Amino acid sequence: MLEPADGAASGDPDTIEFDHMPETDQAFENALAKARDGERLSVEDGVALITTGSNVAGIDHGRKERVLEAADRRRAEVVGEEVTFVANLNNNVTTACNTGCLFCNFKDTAANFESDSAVDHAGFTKTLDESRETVRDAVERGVSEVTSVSGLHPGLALDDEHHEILGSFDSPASDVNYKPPEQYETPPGTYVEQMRAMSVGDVHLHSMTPEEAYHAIRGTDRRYEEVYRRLADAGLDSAPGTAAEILVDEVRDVICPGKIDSGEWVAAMEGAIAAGLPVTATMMYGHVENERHRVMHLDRIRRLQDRTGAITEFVPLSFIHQQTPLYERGIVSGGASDAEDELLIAVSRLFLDNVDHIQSSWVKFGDEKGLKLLNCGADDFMGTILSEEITKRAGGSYGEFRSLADYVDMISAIGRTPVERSMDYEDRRRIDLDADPIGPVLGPRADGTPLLS
Ligand SMILES: C[S@@+](CC[C@H](N)C(=O)[O-])C[C@H]1O[C@@H](n2cnc3c(N)ncnc32)[C@H](O)[C@@H]1O
Ligand SMILES: Nc1c(NC[C@H](O)[C@H](O)[C@H](O)CO)[nH]c(=O)[nH]c1=O
Ligand SMILES: N[C@@H](Cc1ccc(O)cc1)C(=O)O
Ligand code: SF4
Repeated sequence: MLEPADGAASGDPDTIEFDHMPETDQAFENALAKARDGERLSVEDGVALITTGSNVAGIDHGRKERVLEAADRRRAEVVGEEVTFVANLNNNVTTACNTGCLFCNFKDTAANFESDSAVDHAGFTKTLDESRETVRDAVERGVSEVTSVSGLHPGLALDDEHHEILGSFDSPASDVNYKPPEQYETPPGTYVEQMRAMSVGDVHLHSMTPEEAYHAIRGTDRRYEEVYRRLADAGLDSAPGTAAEILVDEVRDVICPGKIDSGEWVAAMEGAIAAGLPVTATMMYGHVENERHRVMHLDRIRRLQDRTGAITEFVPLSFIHQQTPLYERGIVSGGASDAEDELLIAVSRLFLDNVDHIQSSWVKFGDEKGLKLLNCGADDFMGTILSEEITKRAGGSYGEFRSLADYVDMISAIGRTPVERSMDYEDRRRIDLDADPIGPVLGPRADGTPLLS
């Protein structure tokens, strides 16, 4: 485990000592030539591109533009001029979590959710009925996908048998982070029940991150594949590759020491894939990590994709810092700069030669930068989501939903073709601009708040 060096806690991220550093012997021009020729990039090439050459201090803006241009050209070759998005709903079931990730303000201390707690808190747990109704309402409006990620509620287990196993430990709370659901004001149901509740009609259910899968397996010798199969039988259609953060353990040790390590993350993803589920992959960057960590992460994803081919899209999540322990404790002084965001998207496109789609996340970047990134290598503009907790609670201010009309306006404005997609990009619907309505009506209420909150 890597300890921040003296001084880190007082606010200087440069004092965290890492084994992996962003210097490379590879020359920027050589790496760029390889990228332009479509050759597979090495980690050293990736570092040379993302730093615009480690022999120059800071980012060289002329070089950066050449990297962005190469990535934009590669995007056009791989996927053409269509910009996709999904009509989806975020339905986070519970914010109760004890994992303590230092970048996260989505979570609420789980003890506050117990029936005998006197602490007032802003957290929530939705009942199975509430989840089902929220999804049903969205499906009736034309949403095709529900994305559901939650805190690791100590009262959550895979199914009744898992409850029994967890309850039989001598000290369930400290041994396996378990407390009986009856102890909580609103019991969260089991994971299997949650999947059944959210699986309304034909809706595509995108849920169970590797970290949640670990929670659903804790205290047992079950395999990830078995657990994902059981969830798939209950209605799960694909898994989100969040919880990835940075897949280098010396970084995880600093920002999320309570989380599974990078090897376990890959094992959980392989389990989901073996169970027949498509997956996404993410990276959360712009905190304590350096450029080499970012490229090492891309390398991990590229190797997983070489083995499986199951990753539908890569989703860079730029760290939202304002209301997080990392920022409040002075461990970081902010998030990624615009130039870093652009280079991250571009190098993802060039390095991940086996992943077709790179997402520009409007909720993290905002519309203006989100659109710019569609000209730096990205080709997907996320989803309508209709409700957002993770970014909002961390201090992000880019809103909670996009209507189809907003999407059409923005994508047309940059001269690209708006296409509504399914999670796996197999179903695509080019928007007919003359149709009325152009698709599901998912706008805000009259007072500007999201339809679903
Ligand atoms: C909030 S967790 C919910 C699911 C589950 N608890 C887990 O960790 O997998 C989902 C993801 O949100 C992202 N996230 C959390 N806080 C963030 C922040 N401040 N800025 C950007 N992304 C964040 C992280 O990548 C995290 O893995
Ligand atoms: N980037 C973010 C996403 N992306 C999820 C997409 O909507 C995704 O493409 C879909 O779920 C799979 O089809 N979602 C968020 O809530 N926040 C993000 O920052
Ligand atoms: N919900 C995650 C993002 C996410 C969800 C599902 C995905 O497949 C990818 C990304 C966030 O807001 O940070
Ligand atoms: S990122 Fe997930 S596991 Fe970590 S504290 Fe937040 S909700 Fe809990």
